[in-house]
Amino acid sequence: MRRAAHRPRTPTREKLDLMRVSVIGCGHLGTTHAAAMAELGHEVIGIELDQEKCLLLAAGQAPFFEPGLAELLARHTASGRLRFSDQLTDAAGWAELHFLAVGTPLDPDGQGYQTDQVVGAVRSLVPLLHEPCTIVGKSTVAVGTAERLREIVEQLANVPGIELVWNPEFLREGRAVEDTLRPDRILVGLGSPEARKAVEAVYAPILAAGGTELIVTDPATAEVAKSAANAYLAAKISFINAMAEVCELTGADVTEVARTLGIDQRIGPLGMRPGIGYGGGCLPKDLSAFTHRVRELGAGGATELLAAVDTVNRGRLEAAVALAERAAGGSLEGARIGFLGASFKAGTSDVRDSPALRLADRLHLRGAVVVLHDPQALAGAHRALPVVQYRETALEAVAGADLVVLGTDWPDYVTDPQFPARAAGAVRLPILVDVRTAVDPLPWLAAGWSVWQLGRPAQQPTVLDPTPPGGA
Ligand SMILES: NC(=O)C1=CN([C@@H]2O[C@H](COP(=O)(O)OP(=O)(O)OC[C@H]3O[C@@H](n4cnc5c(N)ncnc54)[C@H](O)[C@@H]3O)[C@@H](O)[C@H]2O)C=CC1
Ligand SMILES: O=C(O)[C@H]1O[C@H](OP(=O)(O)OP(=O)(O)OC[C@H]2O[C@@H](n3ccc(=O)[nH]c3=O)[C@H](O)[C@@H]2O)[C@H](O)[C@@H](O)[C@@H]1O
Repeated sequence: MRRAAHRPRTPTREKLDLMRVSVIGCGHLGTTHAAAMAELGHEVIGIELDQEKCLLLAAGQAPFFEPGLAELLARHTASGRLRFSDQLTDAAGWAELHFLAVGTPLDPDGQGYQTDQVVGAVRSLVPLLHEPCTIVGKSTVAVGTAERLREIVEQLANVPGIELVWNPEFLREGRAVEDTLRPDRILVGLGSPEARKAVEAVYAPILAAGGTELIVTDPATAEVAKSAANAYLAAKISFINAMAEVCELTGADVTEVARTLGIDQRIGPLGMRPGIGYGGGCLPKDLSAFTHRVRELGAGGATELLAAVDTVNRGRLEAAVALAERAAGGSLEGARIGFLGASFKAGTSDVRDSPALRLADRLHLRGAVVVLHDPQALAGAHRALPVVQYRETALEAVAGADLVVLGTDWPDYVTDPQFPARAAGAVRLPILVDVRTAVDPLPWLAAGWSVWQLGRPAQQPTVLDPTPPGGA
């Protein structure tokens, strides 16, 4: 259970100190955080350098799909409690607390983080500050970064009392609003009672609602804990995917293996769905950067463990291509593939490091004609992978297909009870390749499909026995 059933839906705002806060960097994390801080009652300014994004935000519109976010943005920009600017000076003299939510992409060599956005934001902000305040880093960074930034703050500060703390974020895309307003835990690495007071004040409405643990520690522990959390999530996925490989070689069923493991409370069922492997803007880059950092530190065991997690993950793409080839009878050359899903997972329009898009590209390179649909990510997918075809509806994408590949586990494809029969009526051949191991095969088999899933034996359509009971 993520939280107690008695928990109120909206954190209470009564008798709590409300604050003036800024959020510097309004991407997926920063936009959600800014809107959520306004929802808690704070006065908020979001600072975003990208002018196009900033204009959209200032008009109360979300630049990406995230459930519940558009409503919060519209409500709080209209009320005036939330505004956006591309000028850091608008935040510097006004806010009592500054969240840093800028990006930490991988270095071009693909290993450690680029720190220019976090370093740049601190270098720009601190000289503009003339009152004591707290800078709260939320971006995911390598251990040691907060200490380095604290030294920069010390060098550049014009006034005493500018605190820097690290407060890593654990939200999941697709549930970002809920995870920000009602998180399991708030982790903060800090070094002074003043900083602790500021963090407790800004999160007071969440803490007062109950069900969220505040973990106060030192900055290095906070940084390692965040990296470790994402590494563990990645490891859990790679573990079950490694078992899927074993299942494929033995005729066993990985979904039953996962169910059996998940019932054990020491393991738990969440975050262990087998499939094509983890993608997105965070797990792949954070695992890569953490592996680089632990190697640099000389932690041999950790380096080997994390490298193995990555190796298993990379292998899933090939496993998915091989499954599609087997389902197509050996070759994909010239096959028309209706491809369902482009985002890195359901519930988001984010296509960063999307396993679905990588697979679509790979199938295209094998000579297939790939026709893709996604409920929210069509525009981003088209920009990222212009070589395949796109359709506005799932039925248009699968029309005339020799093979349908389920690339992302959107409910539109997985839980709509009418979809298997409708799609069967549109395709040339009813062959489903589910690389997310997401669908319940039964309704698909009943609608005439053969179902191919990673880590499970292929299943052929249900054929009704024409022989009457007791007959010849
Ligand atoms: N996306 C997610 O779900 C989560 C992200 N994180 C971490 O949060 C950080 C941000 O992630 P995303 O929001 O996904 O990245 P993003 O790349 O979508 O957003 C970063 C934004 O910061 C802006 N920016 C850069 N420097 C700036 C400056 N000096 N002033 C104002 N704006 C500036 C960029 O234009 C960009 O819009 C990363 O470290 C990431 O690992 C952590 C947990 C969840
Ligand atoms: O640091 C971050 O940015 C965030 O990264 C992940 O969040 P997110 O990237 O939104 O996505 P997840 O739900 O963890 O999924 C990541 C990938 O793993 C895949 N996945 C997830 C779960 C699962 O059981 N199996 C599986 O293959 C998803 O399809 C997706 O491609 C973490 O779950 C968050 O706690 C963290 O804050």
